[in-house]
Amino acid sequence: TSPCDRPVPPTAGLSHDKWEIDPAELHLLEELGSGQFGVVRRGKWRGTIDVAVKMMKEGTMSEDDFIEEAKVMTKLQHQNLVQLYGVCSKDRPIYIVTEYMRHGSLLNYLRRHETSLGANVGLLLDMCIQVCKGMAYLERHNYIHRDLAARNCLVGSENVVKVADFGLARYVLDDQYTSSGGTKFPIKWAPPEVLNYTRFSSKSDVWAYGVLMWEVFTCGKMPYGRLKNTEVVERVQRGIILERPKACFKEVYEVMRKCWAHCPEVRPSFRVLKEQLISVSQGLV
Ligand SMILES: CN1CCN(C(=O)c2ccc(Nc3nc(-c4cccc(NC(=O)c5ccc(C(C)(C)C)cc5)c4)cn4ccnc34)cc2)CC1
Repeated sequence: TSPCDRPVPPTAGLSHDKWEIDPAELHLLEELGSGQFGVVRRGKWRGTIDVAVKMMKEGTMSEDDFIEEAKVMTKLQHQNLVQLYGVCSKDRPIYIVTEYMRHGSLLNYLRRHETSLGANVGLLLDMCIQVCKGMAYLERHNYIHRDLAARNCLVGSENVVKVADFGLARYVLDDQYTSSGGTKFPIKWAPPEVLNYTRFSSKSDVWAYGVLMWEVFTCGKMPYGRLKNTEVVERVQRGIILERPKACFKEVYEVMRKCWAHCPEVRPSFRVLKEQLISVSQGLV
């Protein structure tokens, strides 16, 4: 069969170094938005494959360290992880090329579809389970996300939800984002050991996952409302946790609460969380 007929595995044959993409083979299309790093655009790779291209604003990330890590990231492959296809690192700005997710961030999707989603707790639970499967895969590979939240998950066709930007937080140079005292640090998704010692682990990802579940079952509300970061830190230190969302029935809230155990060892693993959520969803039928 001609090469065009073969299904193209996501990262095979991208170029000499598997993770290096030739920019000449990328055709950039409309802007999807801009994030911490600069502009993100939709694109076509080799004329056919839909991709998202993050164009990294100079000075926003430690590029050489990231390019080294990209070799590892391209090997992380799971149906609930946004696949990193590779990078264009020969010129500046560098491009990060991933699979394209047509419905954008989970947070915006929840807010845009609040009415229909609010009535469909089965679908909300299914979205949480999909994120949990992606995170259980990262946990199995001893890979810590460091900024799991609904804003960093993406939605594709047929309500597919995938975890994005795993591990990327390590390469952000803006210390307003990286230090827990900074204005851009994701305080509301951080457990006590991260607030006090910046001690990240898969169990700190589990705490963030509990907050993501709360975001899903409130269809995208801001955790702790308009409380200032200092007030949130004070509450978390005192063991005050987020209230049960109206759309969330008791068994699901019990799972969320376990993610917010003060002591990381007491929190369940993503592997255990996945089993618990799947059995709750089977109880729904
Ligand atoms: C009908 N609706 C119309 C409006 N809409 C869109 O415009 C829309 C459609 C698709 C979109 N898809 C993607 N959008 C993005 C995207 C867009 C803007 C910003 C970002 N995020 C970032 O740039 C970013 C995220 C996290 C981080 C740290 C390191 C802090 C964790 C740093 C930077 C991503 C990335 N993608 C990767 C795969 N698919 C996408 C994004 C938006 C959604 C559909």
